[in-house]
Amino acid sequence: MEGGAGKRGVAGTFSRLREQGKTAFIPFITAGDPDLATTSKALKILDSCGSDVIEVGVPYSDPLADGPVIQAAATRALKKGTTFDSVIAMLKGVIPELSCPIVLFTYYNPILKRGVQNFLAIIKQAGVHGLVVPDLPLEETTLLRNEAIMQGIELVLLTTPTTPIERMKEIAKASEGFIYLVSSVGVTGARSNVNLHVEYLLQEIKKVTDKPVAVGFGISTPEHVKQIAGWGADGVIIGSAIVRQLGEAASPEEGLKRVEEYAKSMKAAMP
Ligand SMILES: O=P(O)(O)OC[C@@H](O)[C@@H](O)c1c[nH]c2ccccc12
Repeated sequence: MEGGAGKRGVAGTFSRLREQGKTAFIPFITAGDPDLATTSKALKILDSCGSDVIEVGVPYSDPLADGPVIQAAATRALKKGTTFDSVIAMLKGVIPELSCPIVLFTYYNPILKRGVQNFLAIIKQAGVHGLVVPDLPLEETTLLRNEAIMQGIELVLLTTPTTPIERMKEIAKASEGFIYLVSSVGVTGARSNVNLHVEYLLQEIKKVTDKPVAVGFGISTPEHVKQIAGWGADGVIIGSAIVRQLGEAASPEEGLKRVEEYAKSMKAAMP
């Protein structure tokens, strides 16, 4: 296993996959649901099931962009007393044991509270490679982006089906690691079909950049994965469907078993 400094970052992982003709499998889990010890175990399981990047969500009390499954997970995690500091301590312990890079997912408020520079130094020190901030508009990313570049954190930006093309180009230019293409309007959570517009959006993004593009929101079945990979996406992000495995289980042990089985079935569908 590669440890710490020798590990590839997010963009580096995508270039390796591109050389191999593979699509990245990117699960998302909420830290602290049902508790941080279980999150740590889940990260090791997801890593050994072939995750290429893992997104770790910091639970937040007002998760605007999240649907019921991730909101409920965040509520459970907060009830357990999960804090940003405890998430960081957990990550510091487990990241050296993982072979894939970690992208931290947080709303902007915890960043503001600590100060941009300080926040980035803390996550860097914990071994985190990338960062996604869903409630930060492009206009306000400049400071965070410049500091992130300086500290070696890859700041991933999001574009959605309602983002005007010109703005999407700006986002593509400024995004590091990969570009997060949100597949549909609304909140996170499983949907029965993939928005067919994603095929067109992928083509539009690929006209202006050769940075990798990963698609997320509403992906839960092997069929979804195959369809999106077939349209040329470089990665698929799966959140609610994974979070649900932990949330619906009767015990943490059962949840981890379910995560493992589900992750293996999705990984097997990746081209
Ligand atoms: O849950 P879904 O539908 O599989 O979507 C991915 C997603 O969970 C993850 O990337 C995410 C969690 N919270 C978010 C908030 C905004 C954008 C994206 C996210």
